[in-house]
Amino acid sequence: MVTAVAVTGLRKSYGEREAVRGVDFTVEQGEVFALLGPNGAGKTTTLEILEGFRARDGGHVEVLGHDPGDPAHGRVLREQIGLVLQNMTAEPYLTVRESVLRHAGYYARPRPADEVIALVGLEEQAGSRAKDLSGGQQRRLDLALGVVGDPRLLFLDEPTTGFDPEARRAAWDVVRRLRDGGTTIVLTTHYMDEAQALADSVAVIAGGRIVSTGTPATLGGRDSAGSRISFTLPPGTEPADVPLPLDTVAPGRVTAVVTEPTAALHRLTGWALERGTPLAGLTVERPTLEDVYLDLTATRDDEPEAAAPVRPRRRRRPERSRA
Ligand SMILES: Nc1ncnc2c1ncn2[C@@H]1O[C@H](COP(=O)(O)OP(=O)(O)OP(=O)(O)O)[C@@H](O)[C@H]1O
Repeated sequence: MVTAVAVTGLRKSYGEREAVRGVDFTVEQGEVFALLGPNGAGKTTTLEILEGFRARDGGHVEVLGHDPGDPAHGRVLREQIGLVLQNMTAEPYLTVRESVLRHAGYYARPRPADEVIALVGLEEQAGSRAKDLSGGQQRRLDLALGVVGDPRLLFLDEPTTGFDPEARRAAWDVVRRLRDGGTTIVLTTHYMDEAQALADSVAVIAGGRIVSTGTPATLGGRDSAGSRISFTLPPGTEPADVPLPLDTVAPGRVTAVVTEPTAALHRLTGWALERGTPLAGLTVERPTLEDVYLDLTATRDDEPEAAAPVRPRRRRRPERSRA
């Protein structure tokens, strides 16, 4: 595998505040990598350093073989990366096609404008001014501007915040098509279903430190975590009658966490059938990515950052010079 992004010991402070405190991760070429974390965890700061818009205080960063902190590499790198930042806005009085064409002019080898407009599903709005688009359509235009340069590496900062469910699925399809076409994608998101649906690998950042890395299926030991069997206690039955060690007993409903769900269910359903009592509301669940994420990012006493107020901030599209 070829590494697209390598980060080791990355540090960044704003005055006294340590926003990023020794972060390590790698992104392999061709994968979708999701950086997850609560508000103020250090995601945007990390992304901005990778994009070359913010200087780091320490550590080593390599993006497509270049140091984004070295101005000599900046121009080469900007030709090869695409950005979809939070709160981007296209020129309000330009049409979709005009915006895409103008942006294409910043790159040496852009994709054809109509292909990009079709990719993001804005064919019908190609002649509409940006100011007349809906919020979701404007975000699709942001995505079009991010990919028109045919980037090898695409940064997506919360790409579907504010989308309706249908628009989110459409955006996910676009991301998958880009990945299938060979683009490496680094995204941040607060939606765990988005990370589950899109990411090949994930890193969770909390209080400026990476607290876990893995795939959506394995993060935080998710694949080896116990299964939760829950059901309503049959009438006339006591918790002690149930042939499983119960973890919680709520009024009427009981739960057992087991490592061998097949054997446990066999014992439980055999017991119920023998007694002729159905197990109402029987469910078997594995921890979701969201369960694992919430465990990993639960406020820790040693992280004053986690309790600090987060200053609202808008990320603007950086100025670009023509190639
Ligand atoms: N320009 C800045 N000046 C001072 N403090 C900053 C600046 N940018 C970020 N911070 C602080 O650094 C910490 C990390 O912020 P960052 O924006 O990187 O987090 P984030 O994970 O992207 O959060 P969110 O999910 O809310 O976008 C926060 O405490 C934030 O208040």
